[in-house]
Amino acid sequence: MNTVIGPYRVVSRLGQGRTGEVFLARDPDGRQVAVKVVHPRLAADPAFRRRFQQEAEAASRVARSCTAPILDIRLDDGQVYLVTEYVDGPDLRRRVTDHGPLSGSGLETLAVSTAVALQAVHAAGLVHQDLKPSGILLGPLGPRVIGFGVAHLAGPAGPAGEEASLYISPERARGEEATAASDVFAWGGVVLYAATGRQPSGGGTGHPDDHAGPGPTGLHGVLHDLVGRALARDPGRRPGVPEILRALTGASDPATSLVRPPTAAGEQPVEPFDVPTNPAIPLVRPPAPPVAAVPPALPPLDVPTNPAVPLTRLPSADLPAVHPPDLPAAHPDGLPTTHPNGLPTAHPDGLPAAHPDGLAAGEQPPHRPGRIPGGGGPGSPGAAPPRWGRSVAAPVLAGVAIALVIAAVSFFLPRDGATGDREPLAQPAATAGDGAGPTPETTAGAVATLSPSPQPTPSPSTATATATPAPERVWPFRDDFTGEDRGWSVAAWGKGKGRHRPAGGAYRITARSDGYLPVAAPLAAPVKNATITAKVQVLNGTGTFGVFCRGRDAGARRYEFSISSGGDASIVKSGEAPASVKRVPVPGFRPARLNVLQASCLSGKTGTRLSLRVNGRGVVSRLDRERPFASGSIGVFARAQGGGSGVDVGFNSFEARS
Ligand SMILES: Nc1ncnc2c1ncn2[C@@H]1O[C@H](COP(=O)(O)OP(=O)(O)OP(=O)(O)O)[C@@H](O)[C@H]1O
Repeated sequence: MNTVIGPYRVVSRLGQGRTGEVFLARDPDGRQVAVKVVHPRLAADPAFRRRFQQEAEAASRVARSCTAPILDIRLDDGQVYLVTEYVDGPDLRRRVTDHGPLSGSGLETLAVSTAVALQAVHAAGLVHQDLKPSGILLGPLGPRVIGFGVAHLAGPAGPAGEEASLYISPERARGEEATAASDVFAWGGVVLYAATGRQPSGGGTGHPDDHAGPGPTGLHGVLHDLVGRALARDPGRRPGVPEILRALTGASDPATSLVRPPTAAGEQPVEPFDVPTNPAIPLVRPPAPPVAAVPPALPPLDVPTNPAVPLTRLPSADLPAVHPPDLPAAHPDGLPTTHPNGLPTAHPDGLPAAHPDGLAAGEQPPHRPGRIPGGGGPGSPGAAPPRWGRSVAAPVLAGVAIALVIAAVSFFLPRDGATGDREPLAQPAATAGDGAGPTPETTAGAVATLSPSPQPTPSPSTATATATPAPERVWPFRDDFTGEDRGWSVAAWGKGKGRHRPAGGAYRITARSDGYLPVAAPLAAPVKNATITAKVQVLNGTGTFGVFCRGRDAGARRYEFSISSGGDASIVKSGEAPASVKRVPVPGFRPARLNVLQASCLSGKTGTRLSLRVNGRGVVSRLDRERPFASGSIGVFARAQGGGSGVDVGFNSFEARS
C-alpha cells in the first residue's frame, strides 16, 4: 500500500468502525501507529467535527495503560483523522472467532483488565458507551480498551454498529442516558462472549442471561455471579465497577461486596448532564506536590454500632493538616487554585487540587497531544505534533486575594438585589427580633475572624424566648462540631425519621429505614454561591449522604451532592420534577474512612455550575440551565437506603465559603 494520510504512511488496513476505517501506518519517525480516517460524509459536517474533537479530548484523559492513547487528531473539513498508539494483537472478537473462547486465568485477566479500563474511563468523568469485543485489543502487554467517546456519534450503522447494539443495556435501548451502570452491562456481555463465544442478544430485545433467570451458563464461581448481576435489566441491581474489581481480585468477600444499593428514593435519572468533570474550572497543577491527594488510610473506627453511644472522633493526627478556614488554601508553591472568575477554590484540608484530568496531584497525566513534548512513553510513537490543547491560566496571588476580599465583602452587602447572592431569610432558625441577618457592621470584623466563629451574644429577650442559638453571621462559615450544637436544624419532614446531633466531635445523622434528614447549617442568611467542604464517614448501615446548597423547605428543593455507601457520587436537583441523577463511581472511595467532600454551587451566565470533588479529585459536575434554584440553606444530609436498616453517618467538619 502506498498511501499517505497527512504525515503518516499507510502500511495496511486494520479494520472498519462506524465512523471510519482504521489503518496501520508509520509516523515520520518510522513508528507504528493506528490512523482512523473518518468517513467523508461525517468529516464534512462541522457539528460532527466539533463533537469529535471534544470527545477525543475527553478520551485523552483516560489512563494510558488501559487504552490505546491518542497521539494526534486532524480536523480539516476535507479530512478528519485520529491517530492512536498501535496495539499489536487481535481484538477479542477475532481471537474468539479464530481460536475459541477464553478460559482460566486468561478469561479472568480479560475480565479484570476491562473492568480496570472502565474504572479509568469513569475516573476520567466519562462513560464508555460502546464496550464490545472488537473494541478490546489483546496486545502483548494485556488487553486494551479502545473506541470510547466517539463511536456513538456515528449512530448504529454497519457491522460495528450491529455488534455494539448487542452490548447495549436495556435502559440505553429505551433511549435513556448512558451511565456507568450501562458500561457494567456491556462488561457482562463481553465477559460472557469471551467465555462462551455466545453473543448477548442486546438490551433492546431482552437478555437470556438476565440475573432474574438461572444466571449465565458457561461461567463459574465469582464470574458467574458477577456477570449475572452485570446483565441485570435493572441498573440498580448491577454491581459497580469497584465491586467487580474487589470481587475479582479477592480484595473483599464477594458475597458481601456485590450488593449495590438501589437508587435512592426520589432520584430518577432524567436530565442529561453536560460533562461529569468540570473543565470549566481549570485548576492549576502544582509542579511537585509533596502530599498525596487522597487522605491517608485511617485506622479502623472505634465507633460503636449503637447510635446511642457517643461517636469517637477520629484522631486528627491521621488527617492532613487543615488550612486556616478563612484563608485561600495555597499550593506548596504558594499558588492558590483559582476559578476562572478569580475566586479561590477551597482545598479540602490543604490537599493539592486534582488535575482537570481527574488525576491526583503528583500523578503523571495521560499523554495529551500538544502537552507532552516528545510524545509518549515506552512503545509510544510519540512526537506527534500538537493539535489541540487546553490553556490553563496561571493564577496571580494578589488577584486572588483581592477577589477573596471582594467576595467576602459582597456577602455582607445589604440585600438590595445588587449582588443577587442574598435574599431575606426564610429559614432555618432566624426569628424576627433576634437580630439575625448579616449587616456590614456586624460582619466587617467577622471576615477576618478565624472559625469556629463566635456565637453572637443573644439579647436577653432572645435568650429567654428560645433555646435555639442565634444563627451565624460569620462568613466563611465553619463548624468542627467540637462544641455545643450551634443550631443546625432539620427540615420539617425529616423530623421523626431519625436523629441528628453533635456527638463525640462530629455531627452525627442517624436516618431510619427510608428516612431522609437534611440538616441546615445555622446561617443567618440564605446562600447563593458557595463552596462547601465537609469531612464525612459512614458509621453504620447503607444509604446516601453528603452536603447540599440552595435548600428551601418549601418545595423540598435543594441541590444535593450525594455519595452512596456503595461508592457512587451524584448531583441531584431535588424537589422539582423531573429530578435528575447521574451516578459516577468515586475512585478509591472507602465509606468507613473519613472522606473529604468539596461541593460548589456557582452561578454563571449560562446557569448554575455544580461540581463535586471527593478526596481532592473531581468526580462529577453539572450545569443547571433549567431554572436554577435561587439562594437557600446549606447543610448536610443522610438518606437511608429503602428497605435497609438505616444509615448512620458522622460529619467531622463543615466549612462554607464563597
Ligand atoms: N490502536 C489500534 N491498534 C490496533 N488495531 C486497532 C487500533 N484501533 C483500532 N484497531 C482495529 O480497527 C478496528 C476498528 O476500530 P474502531 O476504533 O474503528 O472500532 P469501532 O469502535 O467499531 O469504531 P467506531 O468508534 O467508529 O464505531 C478494531 O476492531 C481493531 O481491530
